[in-house]
Amino acid sequence: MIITITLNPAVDKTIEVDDFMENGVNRVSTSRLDAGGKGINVSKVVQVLGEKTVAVGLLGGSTGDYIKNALDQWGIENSFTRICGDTRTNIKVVDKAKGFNTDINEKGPEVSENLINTLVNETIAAVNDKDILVLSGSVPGNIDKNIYGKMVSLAKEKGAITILDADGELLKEGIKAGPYMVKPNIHELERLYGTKINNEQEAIELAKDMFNYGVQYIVISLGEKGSIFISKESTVVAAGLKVDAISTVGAGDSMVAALAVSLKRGYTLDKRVRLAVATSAASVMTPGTQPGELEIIEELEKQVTYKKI
Ligand SMILES: Nc1ncnc2c1ncn2[C@@H]1O[C@H](COP(=O)(O)OP(=O)(O)OP(=O)(O)O)[C@@H](O)[C@H]1O
Ligand SMILES: O=P(O)(O)OC[C@@]1(O)O[C@H](CO)[C@@H](O)[C@@H]1O
Repeated sequence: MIITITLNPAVDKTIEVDDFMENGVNRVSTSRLDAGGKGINVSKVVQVLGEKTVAVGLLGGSTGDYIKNALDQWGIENSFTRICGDTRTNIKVVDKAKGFNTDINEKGPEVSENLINTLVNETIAAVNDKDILVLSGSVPGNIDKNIYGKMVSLAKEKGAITILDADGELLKEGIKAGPYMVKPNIHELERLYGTKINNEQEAIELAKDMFNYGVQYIVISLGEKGSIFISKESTVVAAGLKVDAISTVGAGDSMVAALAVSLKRGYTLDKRVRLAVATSAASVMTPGTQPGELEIIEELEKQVTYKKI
């Protein structure tokens, strides 16, 4: 089972404007709502790829109900703890003329430490050595930044594989617990090491520091430019696929989903790279955080090119 944790989910409101004007009135051409948050997006894509998933986390208010209903309608198994505050709404502005995607993310409600501890304990109690636990996204502002680190350590004790996709302190603290796989984008990697990264080689050298903490596999995503897959045995640099981009939001989550599915199925490096690149590219061809279509993913897999360095 691929278990995703989303401690700070979001209803994503994607608004499309023809040519965004700062300091002026902008008219929205289309708008849509998606049940989102990184872990939830991962579950959505895992389901499209045909693997079993359960989405776990915190939900509250009518926005929380919206997400719960969406998951139920899609037939995604879910187990969310109800909280008092309202699950946040995040705005995603798609500027068609400039091809820009701008995220405006709310902080989200705070939650009690007791509630988080119960959720962590219940989740870990249900995990076994066949499971993959995906920890991704931000967490309520009052929660200890070592929450992912703690969950990684506990899940590892139960023999589960862990994948971490986070930013800032959450990523820094999480890495210290040695998750099996980490998927930073290039900006997250720069923030992690507090330095500007000028080229692929610099990114690879920096990322390899994570091996010192027990991380086995690092995937650095570079947006439309592609991605780098690093293990102790090999480094693969994959080119981004040329596709018609509609919304890039959730591309990283789609990549994480494909990586989780590949691990679950024991795919070869070649298949792993192809599936990750194709699944993430297919997701940018859809609006909002709607997953890509399986037939398109299969078609795109054939177009993936990469070099081993
Ligand atoms: N415009 C694009 N065209 C083709 N592929 C893309 C494009 N943008 C992203 N991708 C694919 O998606 C992968 C992940 O993208 P990105 O690096 O933007 O992740 P991210 O920043 O974690 O995204 P998010 O946080 O929105 O989920 C890239 O490595 C690439 O394979
Ligand atoms: O604020 P966070 O938790 O870092 O990111 C949340 C978010 O931007 O991530 C997803 C896309 O990856 C969206 O569904 C959601 O709005």
